[in-house]
Amino acid sequence: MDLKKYIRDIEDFPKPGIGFKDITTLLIDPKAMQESLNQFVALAKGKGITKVVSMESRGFFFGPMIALEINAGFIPVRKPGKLPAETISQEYALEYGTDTLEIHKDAIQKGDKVLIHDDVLATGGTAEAVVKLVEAAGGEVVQLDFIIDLTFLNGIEKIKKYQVNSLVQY
Ligand SMILES: O=P(O)(O)OC[C@H]1O[C@H](OP(=O)(O)OP(=O)(O)O)[C@H](O)[C@@H]1O
Ligand SMILES: Nc1ncnc2[nH]cnc12
Repeated sequence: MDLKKYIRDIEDFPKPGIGFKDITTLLIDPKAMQESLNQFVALAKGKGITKVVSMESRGFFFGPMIALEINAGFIPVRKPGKLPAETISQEYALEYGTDTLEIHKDAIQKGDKVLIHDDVLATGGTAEAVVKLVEAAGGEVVQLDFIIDLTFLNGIEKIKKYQVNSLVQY
């Protein structure tokens, strides 16, 4: 199945000049969603992964499904002020300015083997911030799995120490 056929291009969203990759058209099709999940599970199985970590918001679509399928726990990384217990914070660069992501301090146990999942790898700033959060919390990053890699933005450069997989590349 060609998953690219299920990803919609929206020009000039959220601002002029950005070609937005819309995965809601993949999520709405159960066969495309199942195929994506199957591919993620094949990439993750047998690696001793104990936790799947995903970032708000679009990482939450597949993150928990992958976790359940490989019998791992799921940990949400959220935008500031949303997690109720003690957190670790990491600032990261956006195209303009900075933003912050947070993880619960006690979510990862020492020795946890972690899969990081998100929908899109663009500049890599978000993924790099989540790697730092996982490592600060004591986890070992095994791999990062994305639906889409926007390779022309070279986000992989920021996480090149790690195994990075994507289902679809542009
Ligand atoms: O590689 P980067 O340049 O860091 O960009 C990738 C991030 O951008 C999008 O999230 P966004 O911040 O738009 O939030 P959302 O998931 O809540 O829509 C996407 O879901 C990734 O998390
Ligand atoms: N072009 C893009 N499409 C969808 N999500 C994104 N996140 C960052 N850049 C994006």
